[in-house]
Amino acid sequence: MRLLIADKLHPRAVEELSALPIEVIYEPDLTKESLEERIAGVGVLVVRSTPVTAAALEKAKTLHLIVRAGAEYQTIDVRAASRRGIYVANCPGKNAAAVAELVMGLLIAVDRRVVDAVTSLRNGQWRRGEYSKAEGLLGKTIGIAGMGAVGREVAHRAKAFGLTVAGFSRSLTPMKAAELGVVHAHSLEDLASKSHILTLHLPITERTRHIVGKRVFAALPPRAIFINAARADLVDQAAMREAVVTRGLRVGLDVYPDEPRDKLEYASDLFGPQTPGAEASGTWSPSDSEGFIYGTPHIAAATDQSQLAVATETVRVIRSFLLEGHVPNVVNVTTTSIANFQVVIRMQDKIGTFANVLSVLKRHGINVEEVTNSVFEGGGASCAKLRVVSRPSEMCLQEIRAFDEVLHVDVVTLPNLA
Ligand SMILES: NC(=O)c1ccc[n+]([C@@H]2O[C@H](COP(=O)([O-])OP(=O)(O)OC[C@H]3O[C@@H](n4cnc5c(N)ncnc54)[C@H](O)[C@@H]3O)[C@@H](O)[C@H]2O)c1
Ligand SMILES: O=C(O)[C@H](O)COP(=O)(O)O
Repeated sequence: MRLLIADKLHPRAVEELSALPIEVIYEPDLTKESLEERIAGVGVLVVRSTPVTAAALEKAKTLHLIVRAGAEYQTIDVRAASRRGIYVANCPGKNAAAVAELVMGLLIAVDRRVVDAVTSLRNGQWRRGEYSKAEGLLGKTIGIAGMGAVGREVAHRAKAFGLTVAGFSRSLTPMKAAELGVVHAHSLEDLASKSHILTLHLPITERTRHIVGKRVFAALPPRAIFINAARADLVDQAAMREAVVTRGLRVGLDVYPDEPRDKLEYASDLFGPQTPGAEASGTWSPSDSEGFIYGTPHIAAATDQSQLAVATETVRVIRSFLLEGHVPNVVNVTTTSIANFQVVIRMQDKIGTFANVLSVLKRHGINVEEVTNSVFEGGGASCAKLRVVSRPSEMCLQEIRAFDEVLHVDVVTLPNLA
C-alpha cells in the first residue's frame, strides 16, 4: 500500500511512518490541483492545509484513509469521502497549547502595543512616555467563544493572569461552566456584554460563519480587545474594522479571509490606520486612545512542540489503521446505528459458511448494518454477530440453522439507548 504525505510533516513522523509496512511518498509542496494528479494508487493520504476535493477523490480509487494532521477537517470534502467509504480522521487538541500560547502573546502585545514599541526602538526612538500608557489585564474578564480544546487551554492560562473567564459554547451548561470555574454566557452577545476581551475558538460551520458581527462588537465595551486565532470567516470583517474606528477596538489576528497560499507577499491595509482618509505611512503607530489591528501570519499552531504532537498523533492513527484495522479520531463513521436486533451465529470456521448465512439473509430482505466475527482458539469455530434493522422471520432462522456447519443461532433485541 502507498502512503502519500501531501503537506509538510515533522521529520520524526516521516521517519516513523517509513518503518511501517507501507511505501511512503513525501511530497510536501502538493497543491489542490497537483494532488488530483498524484492521488491515483494511494492508500493513505496525510494532509494539513492542502485541500482534498471531490474531484481528487473521484480519482482516488484505492484510497482507504485520509488523515488531517491538524485540528479541523474543513479542507477535506468529507461527504465525498464518505460516499466512497473512505475514512477521514484528524488530530484533535494536539495543537491547542500552541494556539493558546499565541493568544496570550497577542493579548499582551495588543494591551502594551509591543509591536509598535519595538518598531519605534528599531527606528532609533526612545518613546518611553508614549508606550508607558497601557491599561493592564488584571481583574478584567476574558470571554471565550468555543470552550473546546483551545478554549480550555486559553481559560487555564487566562486564570493565571488574574483574569475572570466567561465562556460560551454549544454544549456548555451553567453546571459545566461552574465545574470549569468559568462564568456561563448563553449567547455570543451575552458573552461580549460580560467581557473586556473576546477571543474566538469556534470551528467554522454553517451556524458560525460571520457569527461575530455588529451586534457582538456593540456589546463589547469601548476599547475592548478582540482576538481571532480560529477562522477568519467567523467574523464580519467590515463590522470589525468599523468597531476599530468607532469603538477603539484593539484587535489581534492570526487568520485572514484572503490568506495567500504558495506566496510570500501579502499586501493588506489591515495593519495601518483604519480611520477613513488617514495617511498610512511606514512610521504610523496607533495612539493609546485609538483602535488598531495587530496580526501574525497564521502561525498559532506552528510551534515545534505542537507540530511534533500532531505528527505523533498522525502516526498513531495510521499505525492503528494498518496494524489493527481501527481508525482513531475517525470523523465520518456513523455513531448511531439504526440496527434493532443482533443475530448471533456460532458456526464451524469453514469456507463458505458465512457466505451461505448472508445469502439467506439477503433472500429474506434483511439488511446487515454491522458485523463482528471472533474465531475461537484452534480455529475450529467462530461466532458472528450481525446487527440488522428488522427481526429475521422464524423461516429465515430455520434456513440458517439447516446448514450443517451452523452450530447455534439466536436473535437478541438491542437496547434502545436513545
Ligand atoms: N490559527 C490556527 O493555526 C489554529 C490552530 C488550531 C485550531 N484553530 C481553529 O480553532 C478552532 C477551535 O479549535 P479546537 O481544537 O478548540 O476545536 P474543538 O472542536 O475542540 O472546540 C470547538 C468548540 O466550539 C464549540 N462549538 C461548535 N459549534 C458551535 C456553535 N455553533 N456555537 C457555540 N459553540 C460551538 C464546540 O462545542 C467546541 O467546544 C478550530 O475549529 C480551528 O478553526 C486555528
Ligand atoms: O486547523 C489547524 O490545525 C490550524 O489552522 C493549523 O493549520 P496548519 O496545520 O495548516 O498550520
